Amino acid sequence: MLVFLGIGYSIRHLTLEAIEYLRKADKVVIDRYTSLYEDDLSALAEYARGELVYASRKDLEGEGMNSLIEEARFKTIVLAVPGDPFIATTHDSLRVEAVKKGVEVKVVNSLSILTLIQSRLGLQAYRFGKTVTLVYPDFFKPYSTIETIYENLNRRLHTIVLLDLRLEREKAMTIPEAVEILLKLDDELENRLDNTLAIGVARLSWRDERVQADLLPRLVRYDFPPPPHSLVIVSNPLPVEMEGLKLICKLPN
Ligand SMILES: C[S@@+](CC[C@H](N)C(=O)[O-])C[C@H]1O[C@@H](n2cnc3c(N)ncnc32)[C@H](O)[C@@H]1O
Repeated sequence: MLVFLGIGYSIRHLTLEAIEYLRKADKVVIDRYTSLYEDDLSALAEYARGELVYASRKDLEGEGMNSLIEEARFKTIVLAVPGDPFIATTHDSLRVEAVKKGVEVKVVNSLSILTLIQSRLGLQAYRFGKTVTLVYPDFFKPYSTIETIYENLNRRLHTIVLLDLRLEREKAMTIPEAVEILLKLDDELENRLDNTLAIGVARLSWRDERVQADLLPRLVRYDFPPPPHSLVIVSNPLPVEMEGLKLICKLPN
C-alpha cells in the first residue's frame, strides 16, 4: 500500500490517523523538497516503526517513482508530505501511476497552507480567486502570475501568492523579494499594485509566525522571520474583512 500522508507544518499537526499509519509503515519516505517544516523532520521517527528515509524530487519522479510503486506492492510505504499531500505539490502523477499499476493507495489529509491562510487571516474563504506561485524570474518572467492577480482583482477576489522554494539549492523566496519582483512586472504592465493592500505571511502556524498587512510596496519595511513566506493580495475588502485586516493582520491606521 502507498500512503500519501499529510504531516501539516509542525509535529503538533499530526492527526491520530497520521500517527496510526506512521506506526503501521514498513518504511517512511519523507518529502523534504516541497515545503519547509517547523520541527526537524527526524521528529517523525518517534512515531514510525519502520525505516525513515529522505526523498529528493528525483526519488519521486521517473525511475525513482517506479521503484517506490513496486515496493508498495508488498509493503506499507508512507510518503510523508508537509501540509496536505495533494495541495500545490507534484505528487499527482505518483498517485495516478500507482493506481494504474494496481497498487492500493490511501490518502491521509492534514492542514494545508491554503487552509491556514484562508482561516487565519480574517478574509472570507469564498472571496479568494485562483492561487498562484511566484517564481524567480531567471528563465522567464512570471507574467502569468501577475495576470492572474489582475484577473482576481477585476473579479474582486483575493489572491494567495505562494513563493518559490528551491530547497535543493537552499533558496526560498522572501516577502521583500516577492514584492520587488511583482512591482517590476506591474510597472511593465498595468501599474496598479502600488495602492493595493497585501498581507505578508511568514511561518504561519509556527511558534514565531508573523502576519502583517499594508500597501504592497510598504511590506518591504517589516522584519519578517525567515521563510517559508507567502503573500496575499487583497481585493475590495468587506467591512468585516477590513476589521480583520486591522486587528488580525495589524494593518496600520
Ligand atoms: C508547495 S507549497 C506547499 C503545499 C503543501 N502541500 C500544503 O498543502 O500546504 C509551499 C509554499 O507554501 C508557502 N508556505 C508553506 N508553509 C508556509 C507557512 N508556514 N507560512 C507561510 N507560507 C508558507 C510558501 O510560499 C511555500 O513556498
